[in-house]
Amino acid sequence: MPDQPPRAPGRAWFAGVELAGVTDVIDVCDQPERLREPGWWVVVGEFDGRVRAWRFDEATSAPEPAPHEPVTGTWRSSLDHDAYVRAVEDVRGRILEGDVYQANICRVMSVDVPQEPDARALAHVLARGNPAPYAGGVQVDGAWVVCASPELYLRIDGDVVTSAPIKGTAPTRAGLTAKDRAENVMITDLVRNDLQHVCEPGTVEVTTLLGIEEHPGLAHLVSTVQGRLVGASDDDLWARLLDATYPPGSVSGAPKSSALRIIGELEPVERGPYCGAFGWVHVDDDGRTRAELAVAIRTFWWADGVLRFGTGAGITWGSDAEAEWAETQLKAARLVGLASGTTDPVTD
Ligand SMILES: C=C(O[C@@H]1C=C(C(=O)O)C=C[C@H]1O)C(=O)O
Repeated sequence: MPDQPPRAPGRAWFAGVELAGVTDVIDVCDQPERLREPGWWVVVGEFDGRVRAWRFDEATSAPEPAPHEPVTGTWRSSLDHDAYVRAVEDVRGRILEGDVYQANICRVMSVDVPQEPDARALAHVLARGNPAPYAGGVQVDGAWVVCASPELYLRIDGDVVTSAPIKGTAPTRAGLTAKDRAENVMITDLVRNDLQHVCEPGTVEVTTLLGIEEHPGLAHLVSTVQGRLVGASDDDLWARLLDATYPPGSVSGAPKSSALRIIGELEPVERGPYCGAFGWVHVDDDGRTRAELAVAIRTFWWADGVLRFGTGAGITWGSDAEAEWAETQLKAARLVGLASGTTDPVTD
């Protein structure tokens, strides 16, 4: 019998499909050509670090998960109320000086969970209590992520690339303001510019501007940008895509390079997979690629005995610091409540 390829335990799941049996792990920036090899890949990109992909050799329908063990410890925040409010005022000062015109400022919540939790069990609770279009998870050696993201970073279907930045958040659609619309337009323009670097000239268009989407407990403004890729089957596709668009504009700010510098100065801890990319890539035997990567917001990750969850908001000149803090609370409350067992997935 021929030798079987080495196969490690681990699994991932998206939209009812479960992937099992890791055969390869790659650093996408070092080996972008590997992500053109046929099969199912799962991508986890850290906002401030590596973008890695795991290849799986088996796709099945997801089995019923074990029950989720509610998290019992006390959640901490990398920026407390006062520190977050100071950071918002700091960004407004830099906007006044002309350094930047939007920066997304985030905080990381964390709680001690010494034993590695069952990611699939948490994902199941979130799927019931907070269904999300880009929900998924992965639990492999080197990555533990459960994502309930409403935001599309990149969809690839052959040579068509789509991104749908979210900017503008309120408890209900009636609460969305002119400030939210301005915030969204800035980032939509940035994403358009990012995609122009990898698309045929003249093909990038905004197919929806300022659409409204409702998710459990909040409403978002969502725009959609689409273009036709140059060299969609070339080996360097992912190198060019990441170079042009990573990290995602909506969770960085504009101009992106200034926003990233400011984020590095104001946020005390790294974001890890939060605000990075998370999703799947499928390459057919004939090389056609389909992929769906979320902006990894509304995302939990576990490492070294600590479960983390990130929450943040886009800061512009029109920001009110207390309202931005409240927005970060709103985005976290339901999901952290579900993980902690204080929000009932069925009735709340
Ligand atoms: C950073 C987050 O959200 C980002 C900021 C948003 C906003 O300011 O309205 C909306 C979606 C995200 O792009 C988060 O949810 O943690």
